[in-house]
Amino acid sequence: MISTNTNEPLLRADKVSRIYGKGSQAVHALKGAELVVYPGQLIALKGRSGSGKTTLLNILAALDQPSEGAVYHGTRDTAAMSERQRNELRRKEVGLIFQSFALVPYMTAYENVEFGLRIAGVDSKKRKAWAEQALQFVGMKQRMHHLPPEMSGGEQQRTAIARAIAHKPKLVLADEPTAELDSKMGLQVLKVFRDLVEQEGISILLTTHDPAIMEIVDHVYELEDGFIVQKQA
Ligand SMILES: Nc1ncnc2c1ncn2[C@@H]1O[C@H](COP(=O)(O)OP(=O)(O)OP(=O)(O)O)[C@@H](O)[C@H]1O
Repeated sequence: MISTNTNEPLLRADKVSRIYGKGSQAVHALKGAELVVYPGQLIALKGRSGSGKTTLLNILAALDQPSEGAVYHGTRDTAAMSERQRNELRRKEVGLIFQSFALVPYMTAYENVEFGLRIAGVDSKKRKAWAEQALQFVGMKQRMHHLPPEMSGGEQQRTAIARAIAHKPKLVLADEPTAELDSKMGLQVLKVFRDLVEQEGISILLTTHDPAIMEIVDHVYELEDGFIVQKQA
């Protein structure tokens, strides 16, 4: 039977623990963290430096595996997937954004986004239109033939967002996406996130220290010493 429940979680972390190293050197970075992301939500994951935010984001993105517990993308347990299936999941279904933008410096904004679409396996006939659509969405179409060193930090991050959304993922995971930006540019980027959620129905989970972000998100999860201690609407 086809499910008619549209409110099934897109992503779920179930008692996720992560231990780095062994014996007396072991670091318990996560100790049973739990969170849920539903379709069309903008969610912040906050916490002090060292609380485990990046560790959890990497596990949610299937870049790393939990020591205990499980991560589900829809109904799929990432631990039950092959490495190849996890690669496919990251390339095709998820968009990743990093603090440092991670653009290829000798490719224009357009080429960076188009390159991302190639990696996602998008048909060559669709790539130009999808790349331009994404750049238009983030307000970078006018400047799409510029190289990253010719752009401001905000423009580079908006290009990185275009790259992360061009293949039309349902979920975007962003690690400290405004950390390198001044408050004005940070706000521009946040507005793009809000618009993506409202207009495209994408879900976004971002890690942050930035108090301004708390104002515009649907939920905040707070990590403290490897636990989710608070979830506020
Ligand atoms: N590869 C690793 N090996 C050993 N310990 C690690 C490793 N990566 C992270 N840690 C430790 O795990 C804990 C959580 O780190 P994590 O980077 O997830 O925190 P964070 O909340 O993202 O911090 P920040 O805000 O500073 O980026 C820290 O104590 C950190 O030192």
